[in-house]
Amino acid sequence: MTKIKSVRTRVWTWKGPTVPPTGNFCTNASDALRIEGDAMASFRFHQWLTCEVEAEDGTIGIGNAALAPTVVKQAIDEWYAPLVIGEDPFDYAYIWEKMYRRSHAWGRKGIGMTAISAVDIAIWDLMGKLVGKPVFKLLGGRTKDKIPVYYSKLYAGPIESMQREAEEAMKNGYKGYKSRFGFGPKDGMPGMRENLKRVEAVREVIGYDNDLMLECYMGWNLDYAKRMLPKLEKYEPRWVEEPVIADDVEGYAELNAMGSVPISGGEHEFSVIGCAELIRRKAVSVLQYDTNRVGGITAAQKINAIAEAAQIPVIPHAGQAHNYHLTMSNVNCPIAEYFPVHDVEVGNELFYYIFEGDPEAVDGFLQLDDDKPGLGITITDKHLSNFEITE
Ligand SMILES: O=C(O)C(=O)C[C@@H](O)CO
Ligand SMILES: [Mg+2]
Repeated sequence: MTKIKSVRTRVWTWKGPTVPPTGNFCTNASDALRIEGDAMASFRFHQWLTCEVEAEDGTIGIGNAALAPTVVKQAIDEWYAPLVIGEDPFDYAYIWEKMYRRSHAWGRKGIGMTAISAVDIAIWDLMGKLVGKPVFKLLGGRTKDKIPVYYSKLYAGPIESMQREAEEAMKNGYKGYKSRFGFGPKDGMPGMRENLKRVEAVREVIGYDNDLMLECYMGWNLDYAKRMLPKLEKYEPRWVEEPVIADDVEGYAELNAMGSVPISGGEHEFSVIGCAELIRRKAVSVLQYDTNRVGGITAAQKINAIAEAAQIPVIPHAGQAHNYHLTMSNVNCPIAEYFPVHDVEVGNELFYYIFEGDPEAVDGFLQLDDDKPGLGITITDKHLSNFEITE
């Protein structure tokens, strides 16, 4: 048996070129504030945390997190690392409980659970490497020949540029396209019209044989969403995502119960019990936790079982390896979100500049390798000159 010898965290701060923010780019929770300027500022992911868990034999498992990396780093360094060092990585369920219960007073949500997620993902990558198996083979194996993915970008902007982007994406054979709303309650009826014009314009390009997902990123409220959903029905969205702030579970449940348009959410929910509550209260028709926030692979797999029992499909937030392995190994995870590789904008794509091995979509699908142990990713130094690293 090999034990965990060390935990190394690094914060990667992007210093390279970024795409400048534009107005009405994506609604978000800050829209309700009276601040002017770049409302997406606090939702830009231009930092990332890597977490490397090393076993006594030198094998290293890689985890990561994108929420508040500098604070999560401190939580791991000062609190969680000492809890896992000396443990057998194959006691992963016990290690998870140890991290969860020893920080229960403050760690059940947000920073604490994000830190637990990064450590847990590293432990699963480590276990896969120690037994020479890909993580999905440790979770349930290959439930799909390959994973169907949906193109996730189409931030709000001039209609012509959104249509050009959709036309370009169509060349890659995606069967689903996710677009962002740019207007919300503060933009009134004119903003509703602007939203509907963009949804119609994207539908004109992708047609009605492809899925269309619509993202609010917590930027609407219950009143506005109740008015918007009936107006969206004719565009047959597969779901409307995060219409209200994550704490408004009652609002989610009311919108989902309308039966107008399926509601998705969960990327800002944390822990097994947190997601079980969303399912119990029928708050979502599609559950979208992110494995590097919700509690890692240990928590995600338990949530998958609860969701399957309720027949709520799970389509994790973010196209990253840890989410793909859960999607591959669960029939109840039908498709995956896919962030196309592009210049650093919001930062969803920053992980492409830190890791190598995240699978690339081909003709609307992606593949995982049966023979690549762990998550199948490595940390690359190819873009190191564009990062400032904090050890
Ligand atoms: O991809 C998503 O679901 C997100 O919420 C990403 C965020 O940047 C808004 O698009
Ligand atoms: Mg989202």
